[in-house]
Amino acid sequence: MKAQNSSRSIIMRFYHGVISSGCRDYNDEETNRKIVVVNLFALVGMSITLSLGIKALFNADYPLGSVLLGSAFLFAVCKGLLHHSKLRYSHIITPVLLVICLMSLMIFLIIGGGVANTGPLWIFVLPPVAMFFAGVVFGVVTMVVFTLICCVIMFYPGEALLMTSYPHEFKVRLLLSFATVTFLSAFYEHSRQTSFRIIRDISEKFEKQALNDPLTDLPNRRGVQQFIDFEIGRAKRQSEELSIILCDIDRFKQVNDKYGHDAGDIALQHVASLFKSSIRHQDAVSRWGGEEFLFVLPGTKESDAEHLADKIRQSLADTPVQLKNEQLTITASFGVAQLNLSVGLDKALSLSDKALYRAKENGRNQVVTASSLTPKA
Ligand SMILES: Nc1nc2c(ncn2[C@@H]2O[C@H](COP(=O)(O)OP(=O)(O)OP(=O)(O)O)[C@@H](O)[C@H]2O)c(=O)[nH]1
Repeated sequence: MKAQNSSRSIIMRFYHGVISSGCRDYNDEETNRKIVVVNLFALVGMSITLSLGIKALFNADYPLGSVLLGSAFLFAVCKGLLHHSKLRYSHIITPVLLVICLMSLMIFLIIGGGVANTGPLWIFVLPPVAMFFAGVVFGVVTMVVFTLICCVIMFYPGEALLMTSYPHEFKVRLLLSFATVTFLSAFYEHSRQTSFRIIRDISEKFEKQALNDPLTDLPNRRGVQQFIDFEIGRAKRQSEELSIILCDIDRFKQVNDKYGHDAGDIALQHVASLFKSSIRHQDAVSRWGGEEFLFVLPGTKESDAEHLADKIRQSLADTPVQLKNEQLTITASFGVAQLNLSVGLDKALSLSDKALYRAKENGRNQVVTASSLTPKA
C-alpha cells in the first residue's frame, strides 16, 4: 500500500514537473491541453533527435548529426521556456518555435536525404502537429508554404538545391501523399474543435441549469450556496457583517387557485425581477423554494437588512402584477437575520425562518428581525 502510494506520488510529481509544466490556472482548458501536448512533443522530439544526432555523429555524418543535435537543443529550449518562463505568451511562442524547428528539420532532411534517402518520410509528422498547434486556418497556410518550399527545392532545375537525388515519381508521390495527409489532418482538427465546442457549450448549459431556476432566472438553492460560502469566507477574513432575508409570498396558494398556475408563474417572475432590481450588485437574491426567496447581503448588519427588506416589501405591495385582464397586488412577509460567522448559515436560516413565521402570524406583509424574537436582558 505504502509502495503503491509512493509510486503514485512519483508519477504525479513527474506529470506536474515534466508533462504539465507551464499549465496555468488562468488558462482555459484547451490552452492547458495544448501546453501538455507541447511538453510531450518537445520531450519526444528532443529524445528522438538527440539519439539520431548522436548516431549520425558516430557514423561520421557530421552535417546531419549537428542539425539533429541543434534541433534537440531547440526542443529543449521550448521545454525550458514552458517550465521556467513567466512569459504570459509562452504557450503561443513555444508551439510556433516547435513548428518552425520541425519544418527546418524536415527541409534539411529533404535536401540531405537523411539515412539511405529516407529523410523525407518524416515530413508526415508535420500536418497533424501544425493543425493542432496553429488551428485549421494557420495550419493549412503553414503547410501550403511548406509544400511550396519543398516543390522549389525538389524540382529546381538540375536538382541544384538538393545534396542527394530522388526519382521523379518519388517526389510527385511524396507531395501528393503529403497533401492528402494535410487535408485529412485539417478535417480531423476541424471535427475535433467542433466537437470540443459542442461539448463545452452543453456542459456550460447544464451547469447553468443546475444552478439556476428556469422560471425566474434567479440562482436556485445550489446556486446561491456557492455565493454564500464565498461571502462567509470573505466576511470572516475582513471581519464584516453578513445578513440574510428570507421572504415568502403571502397567500400564494389563493393566487394559484383563483387565477390559475400560469398566472402564479407570472406573479413569481414579477416578484423575482422586482427583487433583482432592488438590491446592490454585491448582493444576491435566489429562489429558495416554491414561493420563498433568500437574499444574501454582504457587509450588511441586521438593522440595515431590515431597512432594505421593508423598502422591498413596500415596493412589492405598491407594484401590482399585470395579468391578462386584471392587475393583481402581491404582498410578502420577510424574516431578517444577521449571520453569527462563528456559528454559520444554518443557525441564521433557522432564525430568519422563525422571524418569517412570526411575520406571517402577525398578519403578513411585514418584516420581522431575528433579534426582535429574543427577549432583551
Ligand atoms: N404557480 C406556481 N405556484 C407555485 C410554484 N411553487 C410553489 N407554488 C405554490 O405556492 C403555494 C404556496 O402555498 P402555501 O405554502 O400554502 O402558502 P401561501 O398560500 O403562500 O400562504 P402563506 O405563506 O401562509 O401566506 C402552493 O400552492 C404551491 O403550489 C411555482 O413554481 N409556480
